[in-house]
Amino acid sequence: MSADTEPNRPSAAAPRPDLSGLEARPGVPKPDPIVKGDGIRRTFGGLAAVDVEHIEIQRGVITALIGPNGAGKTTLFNLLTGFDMPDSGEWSFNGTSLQRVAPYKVARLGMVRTFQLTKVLAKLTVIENMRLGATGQRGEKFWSAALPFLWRSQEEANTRRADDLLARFKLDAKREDFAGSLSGGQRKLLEMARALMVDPELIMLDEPMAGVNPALKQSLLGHVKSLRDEGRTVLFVEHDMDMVRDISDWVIVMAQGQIVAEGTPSEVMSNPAVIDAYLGAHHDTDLTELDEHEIDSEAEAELAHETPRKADKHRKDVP
Ligand SMILES: Nc1ncnc2c1ncn2[C@@H]1O[C@H](COP(=O)(O)OP(=O)(O)OP(=O)(O)O)[C@@H](O)[C@H]1O
Repeated sequence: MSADTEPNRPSAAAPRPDLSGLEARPGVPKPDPIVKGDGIRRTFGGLAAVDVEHIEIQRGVITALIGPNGAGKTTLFNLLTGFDMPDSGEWSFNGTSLQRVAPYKVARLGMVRTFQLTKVLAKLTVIENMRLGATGQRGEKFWSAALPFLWRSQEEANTRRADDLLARFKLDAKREDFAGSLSGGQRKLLEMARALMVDPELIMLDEPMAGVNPALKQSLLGHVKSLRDEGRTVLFVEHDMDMVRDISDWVIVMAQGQIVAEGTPSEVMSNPAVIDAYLGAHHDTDLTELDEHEIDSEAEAELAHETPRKADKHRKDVP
């Protein structure tokens, strides 16, 4: 990360910003936003995949971005990190506008993302994947490429950093293994470790729990919390509501491209707009306690010969 962005990261000892007093409404301003966006719109044919009026991501906390399938979460990630271009809209990271900024430059500024389907390179070893995390995202500077003593010392520093991160993520024993031989959960860990090669201020995780076996889930949760504890900002997309409840300080809910709710996990989970967004859309994930509650009460209403409303809709969607 460049020296000019370093002072923006709260120190690990700094108290975590308390968001519990914030008004729980879409687009609500945050006390110290690291990302701010306005009028971000991306259409595919006639479909508005993303249509976000205003968004702010608070620095130094864990924010979850949730919503039913097709809500636009990954498309918003792609736009913010330069992997896709919007029809319109503007956004900034630490006050720097990111319009038309290439992904590796976004990463160099301190904002890095992982992918829903991990992009580890199966035919490279774990340590080679880690080294790529440093070069691929930063881009190469002409002089350091041309002068061997510069790139050699850079390479040694990268390898030291990679080894430290592999030890932290308990992947050091796999250092020389092909990444293709890792389990789904280990690949997620490798992707997270690789993203840290550029020492980002903001790390964006797209479905970190997908395909991870239960034994690794707890350790993954611990790693995500540790990112916040060392002063980084985390934004993650996730369908696993246990994870959302467990580690998020703030939750943003999208449906049909728009932000439909925001709040603390407990505020959001009891928000009728959120229940509607989930029950009114295709649903291929585990039911949350929230949904089960709703369905139970609708079933009771049905048994009492009342009109079954959302329960019917839901049954069509959940096999
Ligand atoms: N490259 C594309 N071409 C056409 N349509 C697209 C493209 N990418 C996304 N979409 C559409 O945009 C909408 C939003 O998709 P997106 O993947 O962002 O949703 P999501 O909230 O991340 O969903 P999920 O939780 O299933 O990953 C969907 O209707 C999707 O089909």
